Amino acid sequence: MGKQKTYDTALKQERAVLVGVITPGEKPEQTKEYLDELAFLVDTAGGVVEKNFTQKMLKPDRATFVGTGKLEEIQAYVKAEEIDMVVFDDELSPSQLRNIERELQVKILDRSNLILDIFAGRAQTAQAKTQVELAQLQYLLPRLTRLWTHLERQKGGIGMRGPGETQIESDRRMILEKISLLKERLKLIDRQNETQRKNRTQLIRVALVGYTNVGKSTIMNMLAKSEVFAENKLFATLDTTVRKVVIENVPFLLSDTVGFIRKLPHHLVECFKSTLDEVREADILIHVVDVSHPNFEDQIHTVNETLNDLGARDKDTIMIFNKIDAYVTPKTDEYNEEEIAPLTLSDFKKSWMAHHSSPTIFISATRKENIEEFKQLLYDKVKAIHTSRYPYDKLLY
Ligand SMILES: Nc1nc2c(ncn2[C@@H]2O[C@H](COP(=O)(O)OP(=O)(O)OP(=O)(O)O)[C@@H](O)[C@H]2O)c(=O)[nH]1
Ligand SMILES: [Mg+2]
Repeated sequence: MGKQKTYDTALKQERAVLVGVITPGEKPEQTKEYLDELAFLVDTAGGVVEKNFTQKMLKPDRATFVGTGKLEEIQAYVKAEEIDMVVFDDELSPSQLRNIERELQVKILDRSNLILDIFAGRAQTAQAKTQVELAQLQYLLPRLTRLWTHLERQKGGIGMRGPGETQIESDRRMILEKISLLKERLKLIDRQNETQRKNRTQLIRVALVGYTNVGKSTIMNMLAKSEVFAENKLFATLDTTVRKVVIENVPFLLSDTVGFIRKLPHHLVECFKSTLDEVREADILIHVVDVSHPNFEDQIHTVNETLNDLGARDKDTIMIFNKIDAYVTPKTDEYNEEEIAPLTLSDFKKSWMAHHSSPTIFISATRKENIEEFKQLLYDKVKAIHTSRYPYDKLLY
């Protein structure tokens, strides 16, 4: 991915290997992108990836995700290279996790708890902290039986009743109690936020949406002249920020929110629904795309799916293709026999415009390219909505 690396050098970096399954019809460059993204997640969490393991399969194995042969190969490598953790590119079921842990005898993470871990480290507000903790406990609950394997190891498989079982039962009860407590707390926070939103003036609401790391916060900072945290890591933003922005004489509210990602853990989406209220209640969406990312078309798809889940797919949307300064024309498809002409940015632009009706602008937020056109477009949209909603309100113009 060629991303710069910023590690916390005070800590010893944990060394990881990645495991992915290649399903039929998946192109090699897609597989590479998926694992690159997983590596970027590991990097964001503070680890370093030593090796990728992949296996071609119809679908992940129900018991062990990959085949037993592949698992042995991984085990040999983990042992020889003293690897700290093995990260799987999908959510593992409780039984998969148990089986794999027994085989590999090393820390196992899956895509979901890796993302949850990053979120936990990022959460700032009470709302985000509560949401992440809730998602983590819900993830943990069906996997509590993992404790058995530790007990099994310690006790050599004998004496499984008694303290072990009680321990799990009381742990489960504690977690369930905590879950309902967190849900109550979230409800309260939601109610407070709702009142806050209702008390806001009748300004038009615009929300920045998009895949993680595409430049949403950078654009927010540019438009609102604010200082929202932006960096080259995944999920720099977790909490929604709302700012009042004025373009020419038209004020509106702009919100910056959590980025989306492929295979976002189900619990997490549920728990973050209220954070995404700003998106659901927005009048206009600005869908930001990182056009310099090799997989940006997949990312657009993921974002649209997530918007669909939120019931926000049919909103007035402006498409912003950001990072045009970093766009590199892809090489002729090296994995394919057929020759495909390299796609320049202007080729892509033409074909996109021919097939899509949403207003679209290609910009560079960091180099300030085409920003005036973008602002003009936004201004026109906001003004149009404002005039139709408040026909007699001359105050603002
Ligand atoms: N080359 C280039 N980099 C950019 C541009 N816009 C933003 N970036 C960089 O992209 C990285 C991510 O930017 P953010 O604004 O944090 O992205 P985000 O969409 O808010 O990311 P999350 O909050 O993590 O979902 C940062 O390192 C930015 O400096 C651009 O136009 N060109
Ligand atoms: Mg951000």
